[in-house]
Amino acid sequence: MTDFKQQAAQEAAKLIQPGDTIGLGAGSTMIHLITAIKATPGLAETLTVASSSFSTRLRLMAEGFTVKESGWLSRLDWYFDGCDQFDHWLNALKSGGGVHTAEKILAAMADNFVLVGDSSKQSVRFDSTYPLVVEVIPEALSYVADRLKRSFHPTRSELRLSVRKDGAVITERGNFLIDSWFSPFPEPVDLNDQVGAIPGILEHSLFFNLAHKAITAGPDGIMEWSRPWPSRTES
Ligand SMILES: O=C(CO)[C@H](O)[C@H](O)COP(=O)(O)O
Repeated sequence: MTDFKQQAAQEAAKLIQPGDTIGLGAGSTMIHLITAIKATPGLAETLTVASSSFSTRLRLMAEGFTVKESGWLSRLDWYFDGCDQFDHWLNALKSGGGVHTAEKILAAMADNFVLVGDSSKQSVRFDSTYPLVVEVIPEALSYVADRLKRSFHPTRSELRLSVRKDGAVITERGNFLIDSWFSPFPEPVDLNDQVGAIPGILEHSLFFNLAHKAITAGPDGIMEWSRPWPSRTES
């Protein structure tokens, strides 16, 4: 079976030049990107690499990369990441992995933030499939849960629970995650402004106006997306 995420990752790897400083996000597409970088002769050893994801860092180290802490970097040439869904304007909904706070920092640091994935990620508008995720400091848990319900009327809103351990998922910074689904999905600009202003929310998982480009692969070939419409590069 064709692995479209792998194809998109191979296309994304072509953007990287020797000596670049890059960041990699979370998810299976990023693992394909690591493989594609390794497969490019003479590239991997010249790169400075940071990652927002524990799992991606582990894989990078297993593949022989030296991984730099992002706190010691102020800019990246490229930040590559997957997403759950991206819209017509390249706004992205993320955080299957619950690590959007670290991901957003790297995305903001990057001269070029590129979303990479299979073609199922693209949608003209966000729909009700994926939740908005907020990272909440513990003291604000009930307040934030209540504010989200009162202000945005989600169809469902719940504390993310651990699958393999009793209790809630606790982030790297000791915080909770609340997942909220909407139908219809609110205007991204409003959600970005209003959720971002609620005290106690460290960061939310809508990447508004941050991505510069998206690369997808699917039955129709490889597509490069920029605001507001796609341009076809090859099939
Ligand atoms: O947002 C994410 C992590 O927070 C991932 O990028 C997203 O879940 C996509 O993963 P995959 O590459 O496996 O499709």
